[in-house]
Amino acid sequence: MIEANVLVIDDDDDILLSAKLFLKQHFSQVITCKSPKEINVLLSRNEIDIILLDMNYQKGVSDGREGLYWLEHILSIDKDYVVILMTAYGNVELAVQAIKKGATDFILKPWENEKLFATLSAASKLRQSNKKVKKLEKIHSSLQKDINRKFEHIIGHSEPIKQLQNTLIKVAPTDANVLILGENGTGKQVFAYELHQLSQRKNQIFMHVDLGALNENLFESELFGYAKGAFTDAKDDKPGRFEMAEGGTIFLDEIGNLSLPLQAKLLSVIQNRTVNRLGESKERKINVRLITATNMPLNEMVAKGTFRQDLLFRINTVELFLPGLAERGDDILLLASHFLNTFSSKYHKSNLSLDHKAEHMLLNYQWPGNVRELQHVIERAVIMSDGLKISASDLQLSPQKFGGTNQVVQTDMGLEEMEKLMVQKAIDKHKGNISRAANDLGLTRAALYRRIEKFNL
Ligand SMILES: Nc1ncnc2c1ncn2[C@@H]1O[C@H](COP(=O)(O)OP(=O)(O)OP(=O)(O)O)[C@@H](O)[C@H]1O
Repeated sequence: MIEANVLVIDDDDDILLSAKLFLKQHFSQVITCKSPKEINVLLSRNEIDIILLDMNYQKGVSDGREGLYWLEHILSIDKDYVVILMTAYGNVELAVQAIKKGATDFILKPWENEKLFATLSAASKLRQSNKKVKKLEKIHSSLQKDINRKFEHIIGHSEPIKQLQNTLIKVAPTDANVLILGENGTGKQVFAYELHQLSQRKNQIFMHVDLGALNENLFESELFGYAKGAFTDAKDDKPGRFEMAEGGTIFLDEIGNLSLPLQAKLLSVIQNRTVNRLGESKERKINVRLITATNMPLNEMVAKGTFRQDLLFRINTVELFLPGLAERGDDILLLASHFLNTFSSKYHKSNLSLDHKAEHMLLNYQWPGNVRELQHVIERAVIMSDGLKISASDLQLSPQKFGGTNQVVQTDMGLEEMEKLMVQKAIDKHKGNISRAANDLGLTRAALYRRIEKFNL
């Protein structure tokens, strides 16, 4: 039995019946229809591989023009359909014309069953290889998208970011598995890519897989691939993401979202460094660098039994913790100015800069959405700005998300009040430790004491 769905279109009931009786012995599905006008509906509802199309439908007409018209129509829906034309009037010129227009083959009526079978089985092979090429093109274009994606380089000079960069330099050339932890929008993807760029695999693929976006059913086929026939839709062999990343780096994002059964499957791949495609017993060796990331508290999850300890031990040979943006001091302004440049040029607004009040606001905001939120805030401000300066009110920051003092910052707050708030915030943060608070604010202890006195804190 050949795995192919055949659609036969002919206005003659006898032809349809005899075609169906014969073809269904050899092909997985045979659909017949009397009028080509039904083509659109039939093709949209069924996965058709081969179309056997009559050339003439009106009584007494035998010039084949109708067949040519419908052939063009079918190929305009999808140029990869395999169409075989049939006519009772053997006409070489018509056959040549049809082939020129994209028909795969031509058959004369009345047909010999062996000839019909041979033509259709050759056509089904062509269809299979067309489908394979299409699938490979899809894989290629999805990989190409990954390859061409623009990644930011890490921006930041704050102490925690400097330390992280030093760690990256040490860890990158090794093949150690790295787990990146941090809240949403802290730049886990940016760090993962930098790690790849600093490694010896930098000229190979960096494969990003968002595990949070894969449901239970897709997980295995997407990551490990499948063999033909593994499930109903598995018409061809397909390599998974691990195999596609061969020689390079695979970045499994949102690993904290994996269910326990999927954690077990992933663990076995990481332990054995082999994958089994679904529906296949053959073990395939893989050579990939593993980087994982999550914003979830994996240690707590281990304690609660929702994340496997053995998997955690496998993935966290080195652990990087990315601090929230609010912990990065002046990096906020560095990043803001970077985004300002990016969006100014994107929206054709030159020389935009932040005024002092706006800078103070950015430095005092809590940034629950971290760098991603800053990026959005600056983009919006660039779009809304009228002049050359971005003001505090252009930023549209939520007043509830300022400082740790429960004080609400108004967008029309004066510099003095803002300074008072920053001082209070630093003191609260360091639980009254003046040296540390002064250090954070970039002041000497004496200067900080003067302000405490001035603001009556
Ligand atoms: N240090 C940085 N330098 C430059 N750009 C950064 C930095 N950190 C983050 N970004 C930018 O901020 C945005 C969010 O970063 P990214 O997607 O890496 O965060 P994430 O931690 O992976 O987020 P999520 O957990 O939501 O997936 C991206 O556009 C990224 O380019």
